[in-house]
Amino acid sequence: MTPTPERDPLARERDHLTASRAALRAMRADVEALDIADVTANWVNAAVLQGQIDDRIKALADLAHTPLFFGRLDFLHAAGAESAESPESAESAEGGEGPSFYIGRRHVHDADGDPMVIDWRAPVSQAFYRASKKDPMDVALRRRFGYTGGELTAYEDEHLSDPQEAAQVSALLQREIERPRVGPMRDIVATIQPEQDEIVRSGLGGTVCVQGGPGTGKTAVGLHRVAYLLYAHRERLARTGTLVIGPNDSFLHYIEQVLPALGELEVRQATVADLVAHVEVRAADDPAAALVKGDARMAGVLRRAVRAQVSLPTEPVVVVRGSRRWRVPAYELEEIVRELLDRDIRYGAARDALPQRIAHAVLVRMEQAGEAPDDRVQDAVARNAAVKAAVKAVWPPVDPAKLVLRLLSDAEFLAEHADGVLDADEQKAVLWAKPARSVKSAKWSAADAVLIDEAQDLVSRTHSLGHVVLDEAQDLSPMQYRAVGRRCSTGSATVLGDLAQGTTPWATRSWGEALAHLGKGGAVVEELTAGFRVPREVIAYASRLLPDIAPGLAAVGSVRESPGSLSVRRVDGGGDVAGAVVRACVESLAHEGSIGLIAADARVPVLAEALRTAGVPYLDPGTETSAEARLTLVPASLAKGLEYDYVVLDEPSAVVDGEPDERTGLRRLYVALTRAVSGLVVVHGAELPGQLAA
Ligand SMILES: Nc1ncnc2c1ncn2[C@@H]1O[C@H](COP(=O)(O)OP(=O)(O)OP(=O)(O)O)[C@@H](O)[C@H]1O
Repeated sequence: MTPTPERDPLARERDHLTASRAALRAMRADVEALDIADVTANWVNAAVLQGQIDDRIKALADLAHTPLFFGRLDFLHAAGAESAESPESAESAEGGEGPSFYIGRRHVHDADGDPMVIDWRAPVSQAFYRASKKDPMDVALRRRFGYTGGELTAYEDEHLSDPQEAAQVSALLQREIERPRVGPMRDIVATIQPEQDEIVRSGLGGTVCVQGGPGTGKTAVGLHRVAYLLYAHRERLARTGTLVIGPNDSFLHYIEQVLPALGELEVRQATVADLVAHVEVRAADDPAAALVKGDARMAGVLRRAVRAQVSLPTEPVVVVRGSRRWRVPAYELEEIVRELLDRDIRYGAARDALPQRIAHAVLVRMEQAGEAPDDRVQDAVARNAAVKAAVKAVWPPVDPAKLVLRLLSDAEFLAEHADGVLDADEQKAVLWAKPARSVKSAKWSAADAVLIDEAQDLVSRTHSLGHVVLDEAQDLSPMQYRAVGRRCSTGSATVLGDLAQGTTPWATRSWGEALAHLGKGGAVVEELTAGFRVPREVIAYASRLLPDIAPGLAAVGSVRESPGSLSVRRVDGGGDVAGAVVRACVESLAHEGSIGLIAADARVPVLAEALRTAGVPYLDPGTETSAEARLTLVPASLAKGLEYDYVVLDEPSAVVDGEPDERTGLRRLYVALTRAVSGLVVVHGAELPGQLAA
């Protein structure tokens, strides 16, 4: 029997979608109709309020291709609604006692204020992600919705409390992952998996570190965790701020739409280089220098160098007030200075405190002489020229960039502070071949900027944010971890990475060490092992490298079979490799979605020329793909964190040879091999690295 429209569940769900969209439009219209003329006394308040209203209007937009809800939960009992926002108003479940909720990207309510869609981050939504046959969490029915171009076209049911029904793999999840990629990274709210949800919803108080192989959803989880924390602790985080740190600008560009799509517009994104941009970086270190400059021992050298700017007083301070002279002897000044040095406060804070301490010593003498000076006298004494001169001599201001410049230019100065910490070779490695004359003209490297940041923090405390997400963390040096740690010293962090993908000379060996440098030694390390991006055949091929690049790590699984997703093509006897690569790209372009041509950095010009000659248009990484331009030519050094529906990998051995050592080369290759969602074609003329040769 064909169901009548009102009995057809799909039609009913569509009705709810239509009604929810109408309710959202009404919510937006309400905000648009707000007249702030009567409630604000001045134009500054009015401008601030209007800004907030504009943001709210933006957040209430109904985006045609972003479904308003993607799931539904029917609870067995009314008690299941305890934590819902407005349980008594929720619809009743089909055939069940308990209420029913629609789960979506944002909260939508009707004219009476009753919820039509519940935010995915609300406590009641948790069961949508976590409930299982083993632990149904009082859920009678979990329904997932499928959309085609904004239209609700399918649904998939799980009766979690029905022992007869077998657990099943979601076809909608599979479809969602394989949906062709055009444009930037998408959110995964509709399909967050239970082990991912545990990380997403872990509390604001603790730092979480996630080790996960390629495509296990680390980036997605980190971004969704920020969205969750902003929901659960909105006021606090609005005050303290949140930050997402990624490896480079093209990566940040790739992920920048995820949080706005979830309604979060205020999260800052930056690279570590952006955070420490105290000077213009114009040079690259050789690996030996970079290794020492990134070593945590440099923090000790800098600390010594900064503190060494303090000299113990040898002269008394004499303050003249009216007809009287007050003298604080050198030995007493020395005591004050030593006491400040012993206290664990910043160099600059101690410097600010010193005039008051000296003034206090003067006041004690005044009192002893029978005077009754008040606070104003103490302030006046602290500003006295003799006191100022003494402070300048004993505790001079420190310019962090100038201090680092001197350390890197002046062998004697470096030795004075590095002896016993760095050996002679290490000191030689960090010294500039040609001493720099000024901060402006110096050829600063990225690692130097981090040293300046450390020195800056020794002088005055770096502002800490409420929460920091650090992606591709495995590539940071200890000094970079410290720089990030300063920015969440009173907040928490989400640290995401894969030890097998570390490609810097200082790449992280263990998360315990990394977290200690970050200042979050007690953080838990979670592991994600299910791979969502890479098909099984491809991840198995790439995992042949694991014993050489990260012996302790288990291979990532794959939630998708996709037979035929891997093809390895050999071009014989000096044949035209670039030509074969272009052909593979053209073949891949016959599919829908994005195509990445990944090659050793040194081979990029040759391949660019071959593509141009063949009339195949291509983009640079960081440029958004569109329906017209879907092929990106990606230097292997920029491939990390990115993904494409189809990948053509040029000449694996050249990718390996492009790195200073074999292990780093193989790690770079592992990254390149794990960027494909639907298919990988490897094209080679040279021998493949042994691990990949059949
Ligand atoms: N639960 C999920 N549902 C649907 N798609 C998912 C899910 N988890 C991850 N994905 C998708 O899998 C792909 C890989 O995710 P992501 O980039 O976050 O992985 P990663 O662990 O950061 O990878 P890499 O180590 O390569 O940087 C993305 O397209 C992401 O949207």
